[in-house]
Amino acid sequence: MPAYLEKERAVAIEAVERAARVCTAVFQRLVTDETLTKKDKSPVTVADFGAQAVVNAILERHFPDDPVVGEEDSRDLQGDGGRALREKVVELVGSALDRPMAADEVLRAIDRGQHAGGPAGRHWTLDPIDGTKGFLRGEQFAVCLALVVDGKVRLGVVGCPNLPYDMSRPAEGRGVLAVAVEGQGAFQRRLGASDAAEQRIRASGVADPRDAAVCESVEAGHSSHSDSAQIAQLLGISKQPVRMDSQCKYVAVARGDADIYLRLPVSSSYAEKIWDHAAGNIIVREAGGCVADVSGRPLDFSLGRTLSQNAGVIATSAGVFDATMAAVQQTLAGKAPSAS
Ligand SMILES: Nc1ncnc2c1ncn2[C@@H]1O[C@H](COP(=O)(O)O)[C@@H](OP(=O)(O)O)[C@H]1O
Ligand SMILES: [Mg+2]
Repeated sequence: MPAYLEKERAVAIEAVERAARVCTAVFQRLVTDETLTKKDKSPVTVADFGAQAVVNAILERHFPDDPVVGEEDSRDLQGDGGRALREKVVELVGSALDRPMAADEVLRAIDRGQHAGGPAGRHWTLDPIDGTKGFLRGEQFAVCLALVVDGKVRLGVVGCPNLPYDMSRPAEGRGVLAVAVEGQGAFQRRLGASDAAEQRIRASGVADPRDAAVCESVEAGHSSHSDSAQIAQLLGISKQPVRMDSQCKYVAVARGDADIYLRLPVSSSYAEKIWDHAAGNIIVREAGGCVADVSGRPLDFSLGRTLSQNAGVIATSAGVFDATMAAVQQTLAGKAPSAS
């Protein structure tokens, strides 16, 4: 008998592999010193649309009845105004899928991502480029795909093209794909190697919070750096936090590169998006770690496109979870984040 979600797991890996290739190809062709100094977002836009079209087309071929909650829609690619961008995306998708796709097919594939999500049945959730800022800087970004069944994340795949496969041996190359299915553990394999062997990954066994390594967003607008400094101080942590973009942070906790991922709300009006957390969440949990929001509640993926009942995210290895939550609560107590 096939294992639970065996076909979904294989298809999701293939989709993330191909989308990651799209992103890397765009980076090599379009991200130049000029685009960086002009703060030109077009490379990330082309790669975002291309990667979403590729993943959605692959999902549709294998699971035509499954809807997708994706970050992008095709509005910016339509009409005369969208022609230049559309042509680039169509060319990119054709080469990624090894078959030409007509422009209207590409737009339709992108718009398969417009599902509302919710508690019933199956849906996929996709962030074609998570960590767009990191992508443009040539640093960390991730292609993230997860399957939600009856409101719970059951499968997650995170492709990290720029993450060293082994942090202690960075010279051995970059590119990690992390994958987890509910009840089956978490694994990593080399991104871009079709016959890659899988290796089980586990969160660290650190028990004394003073020995823990913290990771957090590069962007202070996504997670409060000052609150995390206070939490680290309460925990007696002297090491500086590692800052990286994207769900690579969940992968870092899942394989013990870091022990604590803090995402501390900057504004009370921001609702986290399900595609920014679904895949990373199951990978950490299946690696033996813990994930909750800043109040200690589990992340609730059953409420639509956002985590509307959660604030922030705390992901840790199991041995430091309680101490981390206590320090988070002490730091945030009596401190209302601004609504701006
Ligand atoms: N005010 C905010 N608070 C928290 N997350 C935010 C935010 N504004 C944007 N984000 C999300 O933060 C994600 C990146 O997270 P990180 O800082 O961990 O790299 C972005 O994903 P994209 O890069 O896909 O747009 C975006 O969805
Ligand atoms: Mg994102």
